[in-house]
Amino acid sequence: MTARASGARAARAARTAAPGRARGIRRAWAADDVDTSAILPRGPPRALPRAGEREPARGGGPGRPRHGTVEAMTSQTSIDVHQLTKDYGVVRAVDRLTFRVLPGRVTGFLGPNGAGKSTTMRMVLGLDRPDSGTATLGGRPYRELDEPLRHVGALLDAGAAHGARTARDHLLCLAFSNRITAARVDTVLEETGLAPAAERRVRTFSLGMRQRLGIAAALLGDPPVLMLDEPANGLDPEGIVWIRTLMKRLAAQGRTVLVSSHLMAETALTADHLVVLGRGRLLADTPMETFVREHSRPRARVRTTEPERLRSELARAGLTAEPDGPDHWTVDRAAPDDIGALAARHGIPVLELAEDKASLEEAYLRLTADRAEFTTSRPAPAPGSTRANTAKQEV
Ligand SMILES: Nc1ncnc2c1ncn2[C@@H]1O[C@H](COP(=O)(O)OP(=O)(O)OP(=O)(O)O)[C@@H](O)[C@H]1O
Repeated sequence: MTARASGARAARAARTAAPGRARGIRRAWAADDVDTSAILPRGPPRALPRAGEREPARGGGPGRPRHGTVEAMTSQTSIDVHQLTKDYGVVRAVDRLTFRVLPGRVTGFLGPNGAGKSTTMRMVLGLDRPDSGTATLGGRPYRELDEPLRHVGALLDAGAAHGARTARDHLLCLAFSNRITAARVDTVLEETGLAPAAERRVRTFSLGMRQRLGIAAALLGDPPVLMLDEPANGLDPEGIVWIRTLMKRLAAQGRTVLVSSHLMAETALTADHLVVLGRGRLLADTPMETFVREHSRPRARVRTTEPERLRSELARAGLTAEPDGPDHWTVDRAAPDDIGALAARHGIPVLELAEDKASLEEAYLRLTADRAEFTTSRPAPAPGSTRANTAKQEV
């Protein structure tokens, strides 16, 4: 049987999804050389709870409490990595890594190329075996999860879909293997904007369309945990706004959202919390605001009618003012309060005075400057510079 025929057959069966057809679906998957032993459940598909609704635990699984406490929700849906270590030959990809990703917020997963982000995600998802340490979802290793798509939705490799299948068939196969209804497939196709392309073969998809399909697959089980590796990759501007809004909404619904990215400006707009790696080790696990504050210097921007006098008074106080546009000056290592008080003492008129907020990019580059394995010879950007490059290969 061709992959195309088997995919169509599995999808057709999934559409009608009667319990007695499970064996046929397994055979169709088996013909595609898909190892179904770990993922195919027993029994018929079930309707998913509506967003925000919680279902009771089943079959010893973590479940999602209808009236759970915050603590219960946290332990049931957190991602816990403890002393996780992975070597590839002589390369230590992940080095005694410990952190916890909590529900209700978007956690940005940052680090230079080769820092170990994907390896960590793969170990959480049971795709790689740690040499030591543990990675659990809601306290359980991924391999113990019954119907995993209902527990965790992951986007790791948008190119993983079978090229000969249509988008709908690809999702139907995934859905049926986790007892998810065909109606849910249509919902995620709509949600990701792929409904008009649902019957097209995946191999005809653009990069952005494949990315949307990967996100649709991650959303399929309406899971309480989402792990997305570079979700904005290939998306158009509308898509980038959409994925940003989606991640925030999923977190606001109480889900655990871990998103790796090299796009600092995008991460700054999306994430509430950051986990930062460097050479396999944890560099930071901290709220976004704290991270930026701790890894940047205070700066103030001032406009005055007497720039030379202000500059000499600042110099006398040990502060350096750099010109920053007509009549504007940026003062490093100073807060607006310091400059306002100094100007008032010397009777210097101040027309504008504000904190010059550091960017996530600046704070990140400062932290990881000597922890990046692969760097260009270009020096790190000066504070406040917009020349900092967020391209993946240059961070
Ligand atoms: N299958 C593999 N075999 C050998 N080495 C690997 C393998 N997978 C990852 N590595 C190595 O492990 C280290 C961590 O890689 P990983 O892909 O986890 O980093 P990353 O933070 O996701 O990087 P990027 O931002 O570039 O995607 C790198 O040195 C990489 O070369």
